[in-house]
Amino acid sequence: MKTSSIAVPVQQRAADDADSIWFAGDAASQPMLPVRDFAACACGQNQFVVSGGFGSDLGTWPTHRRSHAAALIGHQLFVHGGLNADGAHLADMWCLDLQSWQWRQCCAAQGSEAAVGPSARRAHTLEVVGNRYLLLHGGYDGTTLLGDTWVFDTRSSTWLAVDVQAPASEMPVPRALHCLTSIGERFVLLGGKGPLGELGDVSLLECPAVQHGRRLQQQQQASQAQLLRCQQRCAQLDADLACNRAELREAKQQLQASLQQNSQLAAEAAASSKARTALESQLQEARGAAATAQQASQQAAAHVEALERRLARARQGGNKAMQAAASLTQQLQAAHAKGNALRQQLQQAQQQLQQQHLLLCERAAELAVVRSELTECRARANSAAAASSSAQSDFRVALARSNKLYSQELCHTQGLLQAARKSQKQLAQQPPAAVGFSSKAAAQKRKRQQQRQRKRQGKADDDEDDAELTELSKAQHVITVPDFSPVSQQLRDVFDERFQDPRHTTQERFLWDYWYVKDQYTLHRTQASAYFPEQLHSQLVDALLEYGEKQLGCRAISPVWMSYYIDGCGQDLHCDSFHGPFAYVLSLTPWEGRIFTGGETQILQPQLLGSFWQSFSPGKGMELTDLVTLVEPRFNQLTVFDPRFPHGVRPVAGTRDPQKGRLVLHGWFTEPSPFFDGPLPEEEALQDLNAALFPMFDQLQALPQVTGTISMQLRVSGETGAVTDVTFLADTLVALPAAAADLGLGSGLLDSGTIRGAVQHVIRDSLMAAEFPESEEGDTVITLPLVFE
Ligand SMILES: O=C(O)CCC(=O)C(=O)O
Ligand SMILES: [Fe+2]
Repeated sequence: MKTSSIAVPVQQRAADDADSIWFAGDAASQPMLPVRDFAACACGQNQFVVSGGFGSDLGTWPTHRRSHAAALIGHQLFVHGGLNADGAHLADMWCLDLQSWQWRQCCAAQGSEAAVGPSARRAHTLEVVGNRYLLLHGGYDGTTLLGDTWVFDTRSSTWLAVDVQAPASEMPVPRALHCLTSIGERFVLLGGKGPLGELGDVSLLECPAVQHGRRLQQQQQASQAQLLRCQQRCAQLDADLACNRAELREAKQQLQASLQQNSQLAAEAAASSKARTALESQLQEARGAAATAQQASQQAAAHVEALERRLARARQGGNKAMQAAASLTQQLQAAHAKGNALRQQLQQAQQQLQQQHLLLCERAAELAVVRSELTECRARANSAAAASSSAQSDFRVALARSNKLYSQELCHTQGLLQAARKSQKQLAQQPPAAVGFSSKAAAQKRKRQQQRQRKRQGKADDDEDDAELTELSKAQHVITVPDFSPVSQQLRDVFDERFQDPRHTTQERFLWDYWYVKDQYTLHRTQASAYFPEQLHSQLVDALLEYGEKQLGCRAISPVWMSYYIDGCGQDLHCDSFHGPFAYVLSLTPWEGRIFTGGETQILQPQLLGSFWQSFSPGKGMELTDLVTLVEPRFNQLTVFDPRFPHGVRPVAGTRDPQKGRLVLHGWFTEPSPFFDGPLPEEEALQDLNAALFPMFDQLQALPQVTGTISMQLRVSGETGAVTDVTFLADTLVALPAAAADLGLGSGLLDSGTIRGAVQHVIRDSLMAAEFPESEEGDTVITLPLVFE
C-alpha cells in the first residue's frame, strides 16, 4: 500500500486502533511531508512501517534515500541501498528496532576496506529467508543492470554472495524494479526492467541453502514446538518440582519432627537405659546384699550351730557342775557331820581328858599315898633297920608298878591330845576344789572301797615308812606344743590378705582396739571370732577344746583374742590366773624371718617365787634368763602356762608394719572337769571315780597344803575295769611356804620334790585303786584335773 504522506518517526507512538499509522511528533504540530519512492512494510496485523522516500528529511537517521529495499524480521526492519538526495547510489544496510525505535548500521558502508557485500544499487529486492536471512537480488547502479544474488545473515551482519547455478539459457537476465517473493522453499523472480526493456518472465529460484534453511526453520519450529513442549513439560516439571519441593519441605518438616521425636525418644531411651543401668546396679547391689545376707545368715546359722554345740557342752558341763555341786553339798554335809562327830569326839576326848586328868590326880593322890606308904615303909625299914630282904623287894616291885602306870597314862593322854589337835586341823582345812561325785547308790560301794583303801593305805604307810617320796613328774609351769594346728596357716593367710593393701579400707580391716595401760599393756587386740570366717574360727576353737579336754582336763576356753605387737608394744609382768587355770598363746608369727627384736613370752622362774634367798648364791651372778623363762612364739607353737606365775611380753622394736610384727592368738583354758574318752558311761564312771577320790582327799588333807592345778590321765582297762596307768600331764602345784615350813622344809616350791612327791603318790595310789565297770568295747582314757586353791 502506498500513501502520499508519511509520518516522520522523530518520536514514536503506539497505535491504539486498527487504522492508526506511524507518524512523527505531534500529528497536529508536525505536518505530513509528501514523499515518494519510500519503502513500507507491514509490522503487525494492523501496522506497517514506512521508511525513506524522496523529499523527506530524516535528520541523523540513515541518509535520505529512495528506491531502496527493505524487509522485516520480527521487530527489526532492515533497509538496504537506494538513491540519496544527491542522486548517488547507496550500498549500506541499516536496521530499525521497532521496539526501541533505534537505528543502527548493520555493516560497514560499501567502498570501505572492511566492506564485503553487494555493490551500491537501487530498485533491487530484499526477501526474508528463514526468519534470519535476507536474500538480495538485482537492481541498478546507475550504469548497469545487476543480476547478482546475496544473502545477509542478520545475526552475524555478514554478506555472502550466492553463486546461482543454471544452464545459460535458463539463467535470468540482470534486472531492476522487479519483484522477488518466496513460495514455500522456492523464490519466484518476476518481471522488472531488463537490458532490453520491460520483462515479463518468471524464473523459479531454488536455493539448497534456503531449502536447507527452511528445513532448519521447520526443524527450528519443530524444535521450538518441542522446546515449547519441553518448556511446558519443564513448567509441568517445575510445578511438579514445586509440588515435590513442597512435599519435600513437608517431608523435611516431618523428618525434622521425627528427628526431634527421635532425639526425644533417644533421650528417653538414654534416660531409660540409664535408669535401667541404675536399676541393674541396684539389682546387682540387692543381689550382692542378698548374697551377703545369705552368707551372713549361713554364717549366723553356723554360729548358732556352734553356739548350740557349745551350749550343749555347757549344759552338759552345767549338769555335771550341778551334780558336782550336789555331790559337794553332800560331801560338805558329810564333812559337817564328820566335823560334828569329830567335835563330839573332841568333847568326848576332852571329857576323857578331864576324866583322865581326874584319874591322874587320883593316881597322883594314890602315888602320894604310895609314896607316903613308901616313906612309912622306909621309916619302918629304917626303924626296923634290919627289915627282911623280902620287904625290900616288895618295895621295889611296888615302885616299878607305880612308875609304869604313870607313864602309860601319860602316853595315853598325849595320844588323845594329838588326835584332838588333828581333828581341829582337819576341820580348819577345806578339801581341795577338785571334782568328785557321789550318790547314795554309790555310798555303800564307796564304803567298801574306803575299807579296802584303808587296808591298802595301812600297807602303803608301812611301805612308805621306808620309801622316799620322789616326784612322779616334773613341775610344768610352761608347756610348749610345736605344730599345734593345721588351720594356723589359713588363719595367717586371712590376716595377711586383710593387710595386703595398706590402702584397703574394709570393715574387717578396722576391727582392732589399741589397748594401752600405762607401764603395763601396749598392743592391738581384737576378738578372733569377729575377725575370722566362722568355719575357720570353729576349727581353731575345736582344736583348742580338744587339747584342753585331753591334755589338761579343761572343758572350755575363754573367747580367743588376737593381738599384734609392733614397735613399742609389749606387756609388763602381770598375773591373770582369775581367767582360768591355764593360759595359752598360739603364735601366728613367722618367727624365723622376723625383723623385730623382743616379742618373747617371759615367765618368772619358779625358784624365784617363795624362797628367792633360799636359792640365792652371792658368788653366782644372775641374768634375765635366770630370772625369767623366755618362750619364743614360733609359728604354730602353742604355749601353755600357769598364769599365776608373773609373766609378760618382751617389748617389740624394729617394725611398725602389722604384717611384719608379732601376731598371737591367746586366751585361757577354763572349767576343769573330768573328761572321758572311751566307751565307759560317763555318769557311772564318775561315781566310781568319786569313790576313789573321796578317801584320797582325806589323805591329802593330812599333807602340807598345796596350791595349783595338776592334770592326769587314767587308763581304765575295758577287760578288768581296773586302772592300768596314771600319767601326770600338766602340773603347776606349789606347796605353800607356811606348809613347807611346817614340815621343816626351806623351799615352798614343788621342785624340792618332797611335798609334791607325797601329793602325787597319794593321788596315783588312790586312783590306781579305783574300780570301774568292765567294757567289751575297750579301754577308756580319763583326763582328770585337780585344782588346789
Ligand atoms: O602373748 C603372750 O605371750 C602373753 C599374753 C598374755 O599374757 C596376756 O594377754 O595376758
Ligand atoms: Fe597374761
